[in-house]
Amino acid sequence: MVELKSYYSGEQAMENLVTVEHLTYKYQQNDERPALSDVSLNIEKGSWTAIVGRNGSGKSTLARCIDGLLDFKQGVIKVGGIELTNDSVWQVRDQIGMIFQNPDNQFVGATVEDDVAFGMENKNIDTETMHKTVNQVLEQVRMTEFKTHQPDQLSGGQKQRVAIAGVLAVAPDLIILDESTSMLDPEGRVEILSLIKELHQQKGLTVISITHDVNEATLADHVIVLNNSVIAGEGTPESVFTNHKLMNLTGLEPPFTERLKWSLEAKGLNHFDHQLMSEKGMVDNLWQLRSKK
Ligand SMILES: Nc1ncnc2c1ncn2[C@@H]1O[C@H](COP(=O)(O)OP(=O)(O)OP(=O)(O)O)[C@@H](O)[C@H]1O
Repeated sequence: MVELKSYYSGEQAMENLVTVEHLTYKYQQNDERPALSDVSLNIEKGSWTAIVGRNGSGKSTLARCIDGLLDFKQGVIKVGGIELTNDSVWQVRDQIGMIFQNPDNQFVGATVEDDVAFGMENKNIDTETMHKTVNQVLEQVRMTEFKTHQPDQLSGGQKQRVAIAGVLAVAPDLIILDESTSMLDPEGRVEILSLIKELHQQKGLTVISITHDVNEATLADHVIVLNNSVIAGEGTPESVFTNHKLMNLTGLEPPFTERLKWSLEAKGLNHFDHQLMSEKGMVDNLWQLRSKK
């Protein structure tokens, strides 16, 4: 594993919401290589962790194992201190809200409000509390005006907002976004990411986002890179995406500003900030260099 400055290196001990220890998973016993091989990681309470990696690196398998959707034989997963077993799977799943890739596959209700209420109906929550909660969460995702609409009348971004409202209605401790923005247009993507950011910052929701999009991963506090079923590196977005060795090893494409910085450095311009820069930071840096000429 590529050594990186760790997010966990601070002096203050943080509480872990999820711990994964030595998880190995094969879809078929006779598979030559496992989909996950000896994976260990911690997800701190209140953190946003992005899991990145190329196609087939094991990201979705990891999410499905944590949510108890795959029956693993090797390794230990604990969520909120509860070890995931056949007996505890519902207790574990109660703590987790999953948002998947295709917004169309997630609707079960005929209207937005029915859909949001669905998760609560399985929990014997009284009708009054249910109505109140539906209104609250639709307000949070700014979809109140669409309460009585049918899901097929909504845009992709709006559908994902409703899916998030459904998850919020059952108040999970952890939300897992499995490529949840990948089928959205750029506007829908921005809409969902800013909503997640707001929920993470204002409500302290713990977030795991599985993504191909490195720009999305730069929003996280911590990035875990999966490569060929193992963790190839982890750390802050800065330490991960400015690490040439790790990027080359895993074939991940760093954010645009980092790629631009590398190509300018290759041409002898070595005056850039070592930090991962925002597009604005890069523009400011280029202007400064130009004015020094
Ligand atoms: N249902 C399945 N049955 C058998 N093998 C599977 C199944 N789902 C995934 N795999 C295999 O497990 C490995 C990891 O797949 P996984 O979907 O976890 O990767 P991923 O990183 O999420 O990929 P992607 O970004 O393409 O979704 C791959 O080799 C894949 O072919």
